[in-house]
Amino acid sequence: MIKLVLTDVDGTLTTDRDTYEIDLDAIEILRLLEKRGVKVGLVSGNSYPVLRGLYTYFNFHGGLVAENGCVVYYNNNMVKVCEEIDKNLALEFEREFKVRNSWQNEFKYCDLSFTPPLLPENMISWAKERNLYIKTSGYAIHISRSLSGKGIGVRKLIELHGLDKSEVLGIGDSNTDIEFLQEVGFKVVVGNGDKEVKKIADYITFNKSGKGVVEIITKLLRGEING
Ligand SMILES: O=C(O)COP(=O)(O)O
Ligand SMILES: [Mg+2]
Repeated sequence: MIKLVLTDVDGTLTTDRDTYEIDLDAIEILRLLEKRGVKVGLVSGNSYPVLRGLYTYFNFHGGLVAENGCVVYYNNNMVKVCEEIDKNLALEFEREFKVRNSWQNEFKYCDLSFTPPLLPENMISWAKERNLYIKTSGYAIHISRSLSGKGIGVRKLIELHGLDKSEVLGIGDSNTDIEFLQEVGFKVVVGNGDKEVKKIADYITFNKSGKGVVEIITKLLRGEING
């Protein structure tokens, strides 16, 4: 039985993959799910302060994973599970590829992000040479020292809940969600998600982003998903 639903934010809880506009129907149905006893948590590449704010005001209780797996928060405890990144790397990356530092980098410890979200081969080789994780979420390019991405934080959060992965349903949209979804029992990808992450999905929604969340949570509430 599913006891925890973890959801990505950008591209998943938004109305589409090219906007920051939160889909309010998705938030409403996730709140209803919590009323029925299933906790909801956030798993994202965003910084801890941004996610903690969203989490508080969404009124979710399943905890959160920030910075693509590096920061975990549950029940008033915040833990960093990755090695900190040297912020000079941001300057080097910015100069080398003429990208823009995210305004959130100032508030980050382990994972740095840059725009535009395009990831050419030479960036991948740059990261490989330095043994760094590099991926694009469709919103930003992310670099960190943790090669396991969102997976390490998700594993920790599930452990803090004392749950088995079979009791967790995860929803995502991009290739940065591959490591996340590998850690949960039931993997959902929204209809407009990346091709590669769709390959590991147990369920691909017919609808895009937030309306895809509404679709899968409706099924869960109806008892149509057996984790
Ligand atoms: O931080 C990003 O680039 C995207 O965030 P996400 O992990 O919630 O999609
Ligand atoms: Mg996303």
